[in-house]
Amino acid sequence: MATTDLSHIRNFSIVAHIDHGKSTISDRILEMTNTVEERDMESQLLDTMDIERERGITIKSNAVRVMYTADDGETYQFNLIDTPGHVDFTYEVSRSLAACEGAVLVVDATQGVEAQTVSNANLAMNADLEIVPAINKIDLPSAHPDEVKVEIEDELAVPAEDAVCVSGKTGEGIHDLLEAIVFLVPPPEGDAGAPLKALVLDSYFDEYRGVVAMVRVFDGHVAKGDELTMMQTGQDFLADGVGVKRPVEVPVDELGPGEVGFVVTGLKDPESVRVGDTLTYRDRPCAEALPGYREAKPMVYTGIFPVDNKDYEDLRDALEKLHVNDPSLVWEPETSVALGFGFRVGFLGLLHMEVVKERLEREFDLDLIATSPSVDYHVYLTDGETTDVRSPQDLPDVTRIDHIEEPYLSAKVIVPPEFTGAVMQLAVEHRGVMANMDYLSDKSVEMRFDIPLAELILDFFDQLKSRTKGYASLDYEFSEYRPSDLVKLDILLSGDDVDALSFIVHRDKAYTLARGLCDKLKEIIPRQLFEVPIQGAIGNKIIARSTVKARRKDVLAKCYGGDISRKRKLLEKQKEGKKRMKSIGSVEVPQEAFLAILKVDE
Ligand SMILES: Nc1nc2c(ncn2[C@@H]2O[C@H](COP(=O)(O)OP(=O)(O)OP(=O)(O)O)[C@@H](O)[C@H]2O)c(=O)[nH]1
Repeated sequence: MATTDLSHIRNFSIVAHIDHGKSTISDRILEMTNTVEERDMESQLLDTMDIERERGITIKSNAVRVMYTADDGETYQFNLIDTPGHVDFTYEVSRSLAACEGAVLVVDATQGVEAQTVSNANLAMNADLEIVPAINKIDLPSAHPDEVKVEIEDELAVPAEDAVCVSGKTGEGIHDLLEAIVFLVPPPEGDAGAPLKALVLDSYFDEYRGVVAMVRVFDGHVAKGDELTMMQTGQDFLADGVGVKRPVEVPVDELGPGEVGFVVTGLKDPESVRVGDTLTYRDRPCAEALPGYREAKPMVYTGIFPVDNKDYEDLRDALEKLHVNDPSLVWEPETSVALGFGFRVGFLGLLHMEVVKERLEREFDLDLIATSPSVDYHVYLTDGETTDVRSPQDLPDVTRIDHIEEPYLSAKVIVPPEFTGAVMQLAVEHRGVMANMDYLSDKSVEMRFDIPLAELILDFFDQLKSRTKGYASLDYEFSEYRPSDLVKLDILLSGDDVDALSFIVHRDKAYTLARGLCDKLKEIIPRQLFEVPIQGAIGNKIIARSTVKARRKDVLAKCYGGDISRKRKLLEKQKEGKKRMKSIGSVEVPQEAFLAILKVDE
C-alpha cells in the first residue's frame, strides 16, 4: 500500500461526554466503510481491552484507518481516533487531538451539552481543530436535536448549522457525517521530502515484537528497515515493520506525511519508547522535536500489595509493562507492617485506579490488595521543613507537624435546575464551598465550587449521580493547596494498629467516619474462632469501637461425618475464600476491608 496524497487524508478524533455514543458511532463508521465485514462486526470494536467491553467504556485511545469513497467519487483515507470520555482520561484525549486536524463532537440528543462536552470542545478548540458537531441518538423519542443545536451554539460557541443529526444505533445520518468530515476537516500538511518527523501517540508491549509505537507522521516517511531514533530518550533502533490498524493490524510498505499507523521497534525495554516523543531518522534527524505532551499529574494514590508476598517482583514487572501504554501511571515501593512489600501507585482518578488494578489482576494474573485512596498532602513541620505525604502511614508524629495543606479542586457540575438544592447539600457535606451558579438555559444550571480532592475521591461521584437521578455531570481541575485541620485516624484490630487501614481525615468528620468504618469493618470481617475488637483511634484516644463476635461452629460440623465429597467441596470453597484474605496478626481480613472507607455511608 503506497502512501496517500495529503489532500485525500482526513485525521480526526471523536470526542464526547461519557456515554453519548462515540464508540457506537465509530462502529457504524467501520461498518459503513466496509472496513469490517458485517459478519465480523462485534459492538465496540475499538474498545479492545476486556474491561472496556464489559463496562462499555473507552479507556485507551485507538487509531484506525478507514477508506471512504465519497459522493464526489474520490477515495479518502480516514484515520479515526477513538478517545475516552471519562474525566479521569482527559489526558488521553489531549494526546489524541495532537494527531488530528478535526474533531467530531458527539452530543447526545436526549441529554444535550454536559460537563465533559464543554471541556472536550475546549480541548479541541485549543488544539486548533475543526469541530464537526454530531447530534446522536435521534432515534430515541425523547431526542430534542433542535434544542441541542441551540445549546451547542450558546454554551460552546461552536456554529451548529453544520451539525449532523445521527443515530449510532440505526446508522441514520452516518453517511452525512462521513461527507461532512471530507468537507469540513482540513487535510494534513507535511513535507514528504523532509527527514522523518513523527509523534508517538501511544505504545504497547508485545511479548514477541517488543514495544510497538502508534505514530502520526508529520514530515517524511518511515518504512521497515529504517534506522530510527527517539529524540527524547535517545534510543536508536531498526524499524522491524510498519503497518496500520483496520482494526486488525495490516502491514504497509511505508507511512508518509499525514498518515497514522504503527512502527514495530523490537525494543524490549518498555521505558525506551515514551508517548509524546518524536521519532526521526538516526542519521538524518529532523531539525527539532515536536512539542510533545504535558505530563499527566496523578491525583490519587493508593497502596497496591500482592496477596502473596512472593509476587512482589511480578507486580513490579507488570507495572512497568502497563506504564508503556499508560505513561500517567507512577509508583514507588511501599512497605506496610500489615501487608508486607508493595507499591504506592499514583492515578489520574478513581476510575483509572480501578481499571489499573483490574488490568494487573487479569492481564498479569496477580492477586492484589489495594488500600484506601489518598491524595498528596503537603506537611509543614515545626523545624521549617516540608514533606509530601501520599500515604497515611508516612504522616509524621503530630508533635512534629506545624500544619498540613491539602489539594483543592475547582469543580463544575451541570444539572437541571430542580437538583441544585441536592447538589449544594452534597457539596457542603463534602466540605465544598459554592463559588458561583449560572443558568446556561432554562434546562441546565452550571454550579462551580471549591472542594477538597480528598472528598471527591471518596463517594462523591456516586452520590452525585444518585441524588440527581443520573442527570448531573461533573468536571474538575486542580486549583490550589489550602491549609486544613487534618488528623490521622488509626484502626486497631484485636488491639493492634493496622497501618494499611489508617487514613487522613478532616478533624470535624473523624468521629462520624470512625464510627461508620468500625461498623462497616464489623460487617466485612468474617467471624473468627475468637472475638475481634475493632477500634478507631486518633493518637492514643479511642473514638469508636465495634466487635466481630467469635464463630461458634466449624463449617464441617454441618455435614455429619459420612459424605466425603460434600466435605471436600466445603473445604475447597473455604480455600477459595481464603485466597482473597490476608492474615493480619491472627485475624483473617478480606480484601474489601481495605477499601471499606469508600463504602461508609455517613
Ligand atoms: N438509542 C440509541 N442508543 C445509542 C446510540 N448511540 C449509542 N447508544 C447507546 O448509548 C450507550 C453509550 O454508547 P457508547 O458508544 O458506549 O458511548 P461512548 O461515548 O463511547 O462511551 P465512553 O467510551 O464510555 O465514553 C450504549 O448503551 C449505546 O448502545 C443511538 O444512536 N441511539
